[in-house]
Amino acid sequence: MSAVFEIHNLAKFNWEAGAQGESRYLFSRISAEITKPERVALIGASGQGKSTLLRILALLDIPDEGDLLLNGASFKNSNPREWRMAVAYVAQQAVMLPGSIEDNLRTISRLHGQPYDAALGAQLMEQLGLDHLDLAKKAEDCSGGEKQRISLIRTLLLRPSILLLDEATASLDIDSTRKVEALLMNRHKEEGTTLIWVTHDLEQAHRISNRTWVIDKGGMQEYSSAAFFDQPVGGAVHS
Ligand SMILES: Nc1ncnc2c1ncn2[C@@H]1O[C@H](COP(=O)(O)OP(=O)(O)OP(=O)(O)O)[C@@H](O)[C@H]1O
Repeated sequence: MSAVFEIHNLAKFNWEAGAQGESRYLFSRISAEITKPERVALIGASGQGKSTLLRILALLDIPDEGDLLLNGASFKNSNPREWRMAVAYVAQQAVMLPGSIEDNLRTISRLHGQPYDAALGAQLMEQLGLDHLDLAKKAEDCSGGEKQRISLIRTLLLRPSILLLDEATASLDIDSTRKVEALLMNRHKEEGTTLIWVTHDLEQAHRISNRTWVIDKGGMQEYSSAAFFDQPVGGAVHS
């Protein structure tokens, strides 16, 4: 399941460039390489471009400079739909599609022309404490926290090799947060899923990651999480 993923000198222009001395770039010269299953915490102060970077990695936005390679193939020569099956993004604000919870769980498989794995769906619902929900319930009527977990499960059903998580537990209580963390750690261990996880919760970043990417002042630094959290550096930890 694991993929080799390369980020080469990625840059995004700042659409506010010029105003009040804003820099030309939101970020630039972002490089990193993932050659085996990893758990990456992506941290940094608000507005540094963490969500924008994740969206670019999933080809939901395009970089202005640089390249992305998945198993040696540039995004420029790749089919975005196939790319997003391997490099899947889970948005911070879960959007439910019209219909029932089950319709939502089946949607992504249907879009990607893949069979729906009902057994895995049921297992993930149970692991995230959602097995009490009636699958026929209208998805729109679910709570914010339920929607966030349903949207995560919807994406996990694709079995992506790289999972991009944008504050995946932001609307969850502690118990549900721990369930999501345990499930994702398990997917990493059992399926070799790489996690790239944006979080503002540094204790969570410490718990879930082996590498830490800090995005700050338009650039990105990489640390081993063990070293980073023993001796925090950079502005991000103070945000
Ligand atoms: N080309 C661009 N694409 C996206 N955002 C841009 C761009 N240029 C400037 N911006 C600004 O940069 C910020 C990027 O927001 P983004 O959500 O990516 O940051 P973030 O680090 O994830 O923030 P938060 O932690 O608050 O969610 C926004 O304020 C946006 O208006």
